[in-house]
Amino acid sequence: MTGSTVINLKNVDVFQQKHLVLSNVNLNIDKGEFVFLIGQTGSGKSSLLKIIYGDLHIGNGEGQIAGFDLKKLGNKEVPFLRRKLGIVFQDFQLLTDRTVEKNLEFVLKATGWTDKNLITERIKDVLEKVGLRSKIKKMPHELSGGEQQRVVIARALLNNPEIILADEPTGNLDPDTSEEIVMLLKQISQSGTAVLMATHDYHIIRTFPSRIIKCESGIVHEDAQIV
Ligand SMILES: Nc1ncnc2c1ncn2[C@@H]1O[C@H](COP(=O)(O)OP(=O)(O)OP(=O)(O)O)[C@@H](O)[C@H]1O
Repeated sequence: MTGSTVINLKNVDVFQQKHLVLSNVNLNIDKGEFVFLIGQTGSGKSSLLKIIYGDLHIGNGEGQIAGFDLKKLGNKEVPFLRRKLGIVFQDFQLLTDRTVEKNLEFVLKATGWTDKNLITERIKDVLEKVGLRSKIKKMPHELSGGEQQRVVIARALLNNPEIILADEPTGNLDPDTSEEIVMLLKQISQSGTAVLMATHDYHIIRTFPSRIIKCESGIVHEDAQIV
C-alpha cells in the first residue's frame, strides 16, 4: 500500500448473509484513479461497493478505505467514513420537494456545516464544477435527467470526498448525456478524487478507455479487459 492509496482490500471475503459472494478480494485504487467496475447481474458489484462504504462488514481479510480501517469500523464510525465518500447511486435521488440549493444545503447541514456564508459558497462551488450554477433555484422536476444526475454528482462533491462511488450513474440516460456524465466524472478524477463506477454499458467503456475491475464467478479481477 502506498501513500496515495485510497482503497485497499487484502484477501477480503465478501458475504451476503451466509452466502460467500466474492472470495479473496485484493484491490488497490489510488488517489485520482478512474476505474470501471463490471460484471454480470448478481456477480457481486453492489456487494463490493457495500464493503467499501461500510454497509457490509468484512469477515476475513483487511481493508483500508480513505484512511479508515474496515476491521475497526463500528456503526459510530460509518458516517465519518461516508463523509470521505461521494455516493452516486440510482436509488439515492434528489429530494423532490425542494430546490437544487435546498437539496445541497440539506446535506451540508446534516454533515455538520453551520456557517451560512460557507454553506452558500460551497453550494455555488460544486454547482460551478458540474456546470449548473444557473440552476440553483430550480426544482428537480424542472431539470432534465442529465441535469439531475449532475446535481447528484454536485451533492457527492460537497464534502470534498477522496472517492466517488457511482453505481450505474448513466443507467437512465440517453447515450450523449451518458457520455457527458462520464466525461464529468473523469474530469473530477483528474482533480484528485478517485472514481469507481459500476456499469453495464460497454459503449461507455470503449469510449473512455480506463482500468477495468471485473466481478466474475466469485472472484474480482483487478485489471480486466472487455472483448
Ligand atoms: N441482502 C442480501 N441478502 C442475501 N443475498 C444477497 C443480498 N443482496 C445480494 N445478495 C446476493 O449476492 C449476490 C451478489 O449480488 P450483488 O447485488 O452484489 O450483484 P451485482 O453484481 O451488483 O448485480 P446487479 O448488476 O444486478 O446490480 C447475488 O447472488 C445476490 O442474490
